[in-house]
Amino acid sequence: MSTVHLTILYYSSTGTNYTMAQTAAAAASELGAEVRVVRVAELAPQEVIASNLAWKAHVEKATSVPIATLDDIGWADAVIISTPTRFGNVASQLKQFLDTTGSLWAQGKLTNKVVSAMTSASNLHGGQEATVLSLYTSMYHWGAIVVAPGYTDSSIAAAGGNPYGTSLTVDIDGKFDINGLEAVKHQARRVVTVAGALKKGFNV
Ligand SMILES: Cc1cc2nc3c(=O)[nH]c(=O)nc-3n(C[C@H](O)[C@H](O)[C@H](O)COP(=O)(O)O)c2cc1C
Repeated sequence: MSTVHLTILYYSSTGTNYTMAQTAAAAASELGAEVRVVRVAELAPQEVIASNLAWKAHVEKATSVPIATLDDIGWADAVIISTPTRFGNVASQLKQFLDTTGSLWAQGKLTNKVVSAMTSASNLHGGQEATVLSLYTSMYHWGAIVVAPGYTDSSIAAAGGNPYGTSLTVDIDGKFDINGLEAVKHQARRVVTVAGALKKGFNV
């Protein structure tokens, strides 16, 4: 079976989704996938970032992560997307990048990509499920194949039980239960396994 190309596309202000992306990457690599971890460009004004110490610190830490390009999406057999919840929805930075994929869409290059989404939020009922489902609306337009975790592993219930995609709840200091990362790993492995089977089936 040819190697699965997996792109992990994320946005993170204060590091939670960065950690989720890196955790997913490690789990996927262990299964033999070739993985790119890329962040979408920051769009917030410098003065807004500077006014939040945690945000500023994370921006400085993440400078070594490449900025996502359309090639990262075109190259991928599978894409895992991770975004913080913003007012019950996808972060605008991430959405802005998705809105640049129209040329790939027009060429049919998004068809049959395996996709899966993750999020984090401050509140258990603060829009975690809505954010993931909102992302999937765009994925259906891509012609992608959404691979949600469902309840295919006990780690999902332990992480809060979001069957649409792993979501972690962060406290005011940005901390979360690290056991939730087991659900991230499971989701990544499931994506690689399904993408591998489809790649073999499509003979590409
Ligand atoms: C503008 C803004 C809107 C937010 N909206 C929500 C929300 O609707 N529900 C919620 O529970 N948390 C909300 N949060 C908290 C973020 O989801 C939380 O800080 C984020 O998940 C942390 O992820 P990160 O560390 O990767 O940036 C919001 C934060 C900001 C700055």
